[in-house]
Amino acid sequence: MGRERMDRPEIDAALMQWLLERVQSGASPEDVVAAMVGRGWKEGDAVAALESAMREHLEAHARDNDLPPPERVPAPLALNGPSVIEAGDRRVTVLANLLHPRVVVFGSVLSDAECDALVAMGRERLRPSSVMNMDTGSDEVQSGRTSDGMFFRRGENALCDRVERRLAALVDWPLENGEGLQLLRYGPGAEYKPHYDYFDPARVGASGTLARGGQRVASIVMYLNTPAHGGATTFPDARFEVAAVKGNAAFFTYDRPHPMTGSLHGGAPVIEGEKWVATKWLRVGRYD
Ligand SMILES: O=C(O)CCC(=O)C(=O)O
Ligand SMILES: [Fe+2]
Repeated sequence: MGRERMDRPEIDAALMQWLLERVQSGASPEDVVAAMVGRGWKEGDAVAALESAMREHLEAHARDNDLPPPERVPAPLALNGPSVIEAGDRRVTVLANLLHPRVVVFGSVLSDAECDALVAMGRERLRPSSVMNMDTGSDEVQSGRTSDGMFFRRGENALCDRVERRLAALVDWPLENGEGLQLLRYGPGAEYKPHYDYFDPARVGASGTLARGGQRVASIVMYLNTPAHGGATTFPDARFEVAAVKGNAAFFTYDRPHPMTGSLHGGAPVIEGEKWVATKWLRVGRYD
């Protein structure tokens, strides 16, 4: 770094290169920060410098590899953070926290009564679930998705509004960037084969929905019942699955529409009983 103590550190090219070399040679962020602190940096400044170097590196990597640039995503939680989050009107617990893919499993997002009420309000409106055809933009029933579903409009009723406000507080993302809740029912054997929730920007059919709020950057799958057997939400790239437990939720983010996010996921077949979920998708911008 060639620099001794300083009050207002600046990141010059030499420092940037040193930081990237350290990280690329396998040093952990903690090691790099410790080395900087050993050279007279304040810890907070060292963390900020490292973050900035990493961001620049990721952007350059995206440019060089013809990848879409990363978007801002909801980021509610550092590793080894609080176990309980005050989410507006409810205390939600943190059950698991995975960095890649970025998945947080929340406990007790909804009360049992709220789960039951969402099911009761939506069940008469269920239709076979569809998948968007990204070439045409139209919704089609497909064999990879054998649930029934319906959409509530955002703020359609007091319960939707309450849940939406809670989720916005939980993951710290504007209420206005959320799509309306989607209710899904999987009967025995029904599943949703692994897929990505983002829209493929290269396909013309995605342009209509992308014009409305931009890309999806996060999903919150809330379990409204506990299936007797099966029905987990799977993340095949991580060989990880989230068990469907009433009131809990799987939250995952994807900072760009690319498989490198590891956000491939699916609803595994229900072996016994039914599975009900409510899914909330979050857009990068305001969704009207
Ligand atoms: O049912 C699940 O576990 C996953 C649902 C899902 O992936 C979706 O609604 O996009
Ligand atoms: Fe999905």
